[in-house]
Formats: sequence, structure tokens, C-alpha cells
Amino acid sequence: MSKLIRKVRRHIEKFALLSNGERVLVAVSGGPDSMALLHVLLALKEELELDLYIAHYDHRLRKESVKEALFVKDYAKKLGLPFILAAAPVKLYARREKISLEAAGRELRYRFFERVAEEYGLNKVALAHQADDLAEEVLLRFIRGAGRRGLAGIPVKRGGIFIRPLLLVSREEIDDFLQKEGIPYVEDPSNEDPRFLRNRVRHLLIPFLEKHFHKNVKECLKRTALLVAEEEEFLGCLALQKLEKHGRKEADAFHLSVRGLINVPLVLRRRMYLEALKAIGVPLFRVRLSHIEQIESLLTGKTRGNINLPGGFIARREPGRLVFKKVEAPLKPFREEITGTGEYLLPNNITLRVYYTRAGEAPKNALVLDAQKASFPLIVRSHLPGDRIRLLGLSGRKKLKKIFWEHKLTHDERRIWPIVEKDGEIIGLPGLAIAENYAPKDANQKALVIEFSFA
Ligand SMILES: Nc1ncnc2c1ncn2[C@@H]1O[C@H](COP(=O)(O)OP(=O)(O)OP(=O)(O)O)[C@@H](O)[C@H]1O
Repeated sequence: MSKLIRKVRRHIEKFALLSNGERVLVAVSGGPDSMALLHVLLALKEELELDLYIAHYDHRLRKESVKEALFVKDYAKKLGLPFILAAAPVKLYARREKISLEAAGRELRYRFFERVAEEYGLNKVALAHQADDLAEEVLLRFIRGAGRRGLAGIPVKRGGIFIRPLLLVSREEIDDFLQKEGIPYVEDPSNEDPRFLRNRVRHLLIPFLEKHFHKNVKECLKRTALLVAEEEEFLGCLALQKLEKHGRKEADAFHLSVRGLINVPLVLRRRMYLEALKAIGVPLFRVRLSHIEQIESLLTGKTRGNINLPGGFIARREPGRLVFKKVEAPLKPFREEITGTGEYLLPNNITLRVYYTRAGEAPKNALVLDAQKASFPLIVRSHLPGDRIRLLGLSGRKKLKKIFWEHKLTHDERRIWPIVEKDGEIIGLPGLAIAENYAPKDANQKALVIEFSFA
């Protein structure tokens, strides 16, 4: 067994990353780190009785991305491992949420991993961040002015499902392993692009620090990050205890008692804000120190009114309490053209996944259509008064209103449930109904699957 595999096995044990018999989704971009991770986990598969799955997310931001997805797909096939792929409307999402392409890609990618883990009943998602990533990330965040949470860098595990078995292994050790084992990988040219601050940290700042200040600067940064991470974890536990005492969660809202908060030291209070936001589903990736400071200024009375938080949440001061809550965006009717397979972002935070598979393998809650008959373009739209569908075995057409009622859909669900139309005729509603002639005849037939989820 190679040195690297033994080292990772020790880390898996030390940080309790995996238990025997777990079902693991390996996030493989096709780059050197994730290909090494895949091989390390393959080597430990038998001993740890792991069930491995491979997932790849095609961000569609570079023209080579399809090739990379195919590389990972073929590799999974060669290894005989299940492979799950999604393609992403990253640009659209970034524009809509007013965030960078990098941040949008990250958010959608992590959401995809979580969704796949849930759908396939997997307990862990293994990511291939390594020690050099950790050092670079810490420096980068320092430059950008992060708080303590940022300086803790990249955690070795998060949220009970994400694990990073290679986090304490250097890029050099990984390269050495790949070469000795003859493992192929694809290079991501954007890793060299000096327009990205992260790449300038990797290619300019770290070598400069190594040359002129400290040969082992990466090791030092790693050590600092691990120490801060331990302290962060401790602070997190304390904050949760305090939240139990002084806070109350209510569906999409969190209430914090002002009297409870002012008796807590500022450093802990900041962490309490963060834990409260996490509890109601605010995307923590996007919460900046400035948001936390704004919340603090609500408490001290320096700011009044609503403070906008990421993901459509607000914070405001009410008598005797701070309130964090989701502001409901009004539901919008929609009509979109579906021109091919992929992911589509519809209004009202609906994500649509359109793909081909064998009819027998399609999930039950999706619309599964005969691929030949349901050719593109299709229209996906929201409900209109008088909508009807021609169902098998019925002489006339059935009102959608009746179908909604039979499935006990709420008023809001009825307004935005996606309805699929071809040539002016309704051909189905995911999970609810399919028009006559559009259902595949047998399980082996090629089917077009339309699945959707509300964010
Ligand atoms: N397109 C992808 N498909 C599948 N997994 C990916 C993809 N991109 C990244 N990953 C996984 O995430 C790890 C980190 O990737 P990378 O360093 O590019 O991301 P990052 O943006 O720097 O970090 P983070 O994921 O924390 O935002 C990879 O080693 C791999 O395990």
C-alpha cells in the first residue's frame, strides 16, 4: 500500500471521516486532486466496505468542460462505478443572484452534491481539497479581510456529510502518487489564469513568501488554520448552547432575545448570529463579516429598518428581539422554452432537470416521456385557467384543477407546478399526470425525464 494511501487512512481514522459500510459520493472534477482521491478511496474500498459513487458537475463555463465530463464518465464506466452528471446554468444563476461566476458555480455544485446524496441514499460526499488549497485559501481570506471563521480555512468535515480526506496531503505528494500509479487526469487551464486572485496567491504570493520569508510558509498556514478551526468548533458549541437559551426558531424565522444577547460577549454574539442564520437556511457561503456587523448595529441601535441578507432573508429589530426571516418573493407565472437536456432555472426558484435515461430507471416523481414523441422544443409553463389534459382511457380531457385537487396541492403549488406542453397540447405534469400516447411502452425504452425541485 502506498505511503499516501496509508497517510489518508490515518486521517480518516483520526478525524472520524468514514465508518465501515458507508455509501460515498466522490466529487470528481477530473483534475489531479479528485482523481487521486478516487484512487485512494478505491484502494480502501474493500477494507472499509465502501460503496462508491462518482458525481461530476459540468459548469459549462469553458468549452473544454464537456470533454472533462466525458473523461470522468468514461473513467467511472471503466471502474464499474455509478456515475451522476449534471450540467449547470451557472451564468444565469450568477446574474440572477448578483454574485460572481465562481460563487455561483460553488453554490450550485454543492446543492447538486446534496441533492444526489439524498436521492441515492448516500451518507458522505468526499471532496478533494488538499493542504496547498488550505494554505492558499487562508492567505486569500486574510487578504480579503475575513473574520475568524474565514481564517479557519477549509474544514476537514462539514454538516455531517462533506468530508475532505486529502486536506492534510500536499500537492507534491499527490503529484508523486499520480505519477507512480500512472493515474490519468485532465488539467483545468483556468487554474493558471492570473486574472483570478486565487491563482495569483498560488503562483506569485506563496512562492515569494517561501523564497524571502519562510521556506515552510504553507505548513505554517496549515497549522494556524487547524488551530483556529478547533477554536471555531468550540465557539460554535458555546453559541448553540446560548441560542437554545435566548433564541427561538419558527419555520423560516429566528427570534433572538435582546436581553439575552447583550449579556453575551461580542465574539460569541457574532457566532450566535451565524448559527441562527444557518438554522433557517441562509446560504452561509455568502454571509460576509459586513452582514454580521450590520446585524450587530441593529442590536446596538446604530441601524434601523430591515437589513438585507443573502438568499432573500432579512434581519430587523422588533420590540425586545432581533428577528431573522425569509421574505417571500411573490410567485410569478412563467413560460419557458426547453430546447435540450440540461438544467433550467425557472422563476420562483424552480430548478428543472431534463435528461434521457431508460424508462425503467427514471425516478417516480418525475415526468417520464417517450423520448421519440416528446421531441424538443417543449414549453414549460405555469397553470392557466381552463387547462386540461387528455388522459389514457378517458373520453374527454380532464381539468388540471381536478388533478391538483386530487393530489392535495396547496394554493401556491397549484400556481407554479410546471406544466409541459408540446405543439400547444399539455403532455404532462411531473409526478402528477401524463397525456395518452406519451408514456413509454416498456422499461427498456429511451425516455425523456423532466424533474423539478423548489429551491
Ligand atoms: N466540476 C466538478 N465536478 C465534481 N466535483 C468537483 C467539481 N469541481 C470541484 N469539485 C470537487 O471540489 C473539490 C475542490 O475543487 P476546487 O478547488 O476547484 O473548488 P474551489 O472552488 O476551489 O473550492 P470549493 O469547492 O470549496 O469552493 C475538487 O477537488 C472536487 O472534489
